[in-house]
Amino acid sequence: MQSRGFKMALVQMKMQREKAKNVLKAHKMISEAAEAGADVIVLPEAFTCNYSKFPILENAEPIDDYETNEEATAARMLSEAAKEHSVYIIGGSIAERRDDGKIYNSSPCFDKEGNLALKYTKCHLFDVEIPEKDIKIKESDFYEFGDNFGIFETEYCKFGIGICYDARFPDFSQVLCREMGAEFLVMPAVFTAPTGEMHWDILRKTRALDNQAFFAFCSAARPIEDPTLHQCYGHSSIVDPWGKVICDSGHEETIVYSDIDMTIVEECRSQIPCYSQRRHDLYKLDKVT
Ligand SMILES: NC(=O)CCC(=O)C(=O)O
Repeated sequence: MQSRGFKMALVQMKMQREKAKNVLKAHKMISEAAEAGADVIVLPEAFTCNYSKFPILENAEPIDDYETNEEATAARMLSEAAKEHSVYIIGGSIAERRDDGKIYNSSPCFDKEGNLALKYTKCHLFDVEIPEKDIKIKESDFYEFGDNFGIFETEYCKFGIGICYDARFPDFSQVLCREMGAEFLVMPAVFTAPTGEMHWDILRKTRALDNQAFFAFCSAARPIEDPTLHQCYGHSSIVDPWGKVICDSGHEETIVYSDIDMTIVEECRSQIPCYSQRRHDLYKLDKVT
């Protein structure tokens, strides 16, 4: 019988320039969350290296052969921590160097035995310029585009994984939920502080509501003392399928916990039956792959 209740922990860590320090801190915070009873632990986007060009290029590492490749320090730490504490880990994201020498923004997810159960690679890269907010980021200058969808299957539910900017694309989340069966969307993120101020709250509620699913953003913390590094919005949080924010961390370094009852998804979908009342005869999702 599938268990539908679990505790989720969102690790809102503050990153620094040195990868080794970030990996060590992530390990410490994962252990703390596991000792507090978390079953599923989530890390932020780019947790190994902050989110700006030079730390990413310096700190990229392989993921796939994490068991044998000396360089795969972050993925190996996640695998060992998942096994040690018997927890699921949605490993934020790591700057991944593949055999072709190119760098990808990839989220490795580990099961309770420490196996790499999913690697999702960010497919919407944040190439955005808003002069009034002093924002100019071209993520595709340093990352390649991914092209897979990420479903992480557990005994609690199917998690649909996205990374940060992916949250702005409604069809992406709908494919994960309606076509692939996700009931809980999890998006490691490092929104810029100004765009977070404008859109974080609207987006987290909208993606939960339009899919009648749980939605979690797991962000890094701020302020970051090194002015050359990315200052993100914070506010790691979970929204339930009714659109209610059930936890929100603020912006400081912390771990935020929530006890999740997945039966709320069935309850919401049966009481407001958008799933069954959809007019498939008039429109459909245009999923290419
Ligand atoms: N890391 C990102 O994808 C940033 C996304 C962001 O800030 C946004 O407003 O969207």
